[in-house]
Amino acid sequence: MAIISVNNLQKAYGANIVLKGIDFEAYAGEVIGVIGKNGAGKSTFLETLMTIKGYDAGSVVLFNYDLKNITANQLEKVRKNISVVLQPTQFYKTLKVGELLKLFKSYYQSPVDIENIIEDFKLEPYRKKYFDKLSGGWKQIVSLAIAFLSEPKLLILDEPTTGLDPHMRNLIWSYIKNYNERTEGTVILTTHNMDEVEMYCDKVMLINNGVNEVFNTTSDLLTSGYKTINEFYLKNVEI
Ligand SMILES: Nc1ncnc2c1ncn2[C@@H]1O[C@H](COP(=O)(O)OP(=O)(O)OP(=O)(O)O)[C@@H](O)[C@H]1O
Repeated sequence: MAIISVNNLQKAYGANIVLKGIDFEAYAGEVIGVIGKNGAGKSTFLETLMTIKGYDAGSVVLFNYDLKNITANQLEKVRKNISVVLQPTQFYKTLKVGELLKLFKSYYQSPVDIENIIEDFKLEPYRKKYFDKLSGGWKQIVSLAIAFLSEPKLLILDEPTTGLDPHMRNLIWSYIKNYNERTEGTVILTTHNMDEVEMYCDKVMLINNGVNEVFNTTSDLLTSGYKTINEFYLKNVEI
């Protein structure tokens, strides 16, 4: 059974029609990369799944609840299953990294041991530093560490590895894959890095001209004549 089912999703900002009919499904345990050029509508789509952005037409069903007819209680239930990392991570100005992790552990009532998270994400040197003073990459890492604290059924990540050096990218992907295999959690993310899609994603959705022009498994795309996902992208998306 699909945990997400989206049909003919449409969304405009004023006269700018961004999503013109997206069809999408996600099942437990899948890692899905959402790709497309700058301004294609990837973040808009993800924010709809995060239940933080409204839409104009179509249907979005999350964990069997249709967002159009959902009660406040049901929405709270749905949100409990979702953890998100947004692109701008300029929150939490006055808290230190260790304090932030404790705060979210208690907020999520998480069984995860903070010391393990600190070790896994190499955060020991930053435990006593203010979040606000960290570099962009380390802010990203701390935001991801927080997202994993809730052990969500669905993790939605907007460009999780942008701005990270190769070791940190590798570390984040190891953690995502480990979480995915260990808990059968579903991961949906946007990225402009096609190598990552090829290496780590089970499926790819290409948003182009407001629709999901392609929604297929990575392996099908690679056996259909494209040598790499990068080649697939370059051949299917105009500048
Ligand atoms: N809150 C908003 N109000 C008005 N227009 C918006 C808003 N958010 C996004 N847009 C517009 O919607 C379009 C899609 O933006 P979106 O951020 O979803 O694209 P994206 O594919 O995530 O882009 P990128 O790869 O550059 O991050 C763009 O034209 C953008 O300017």
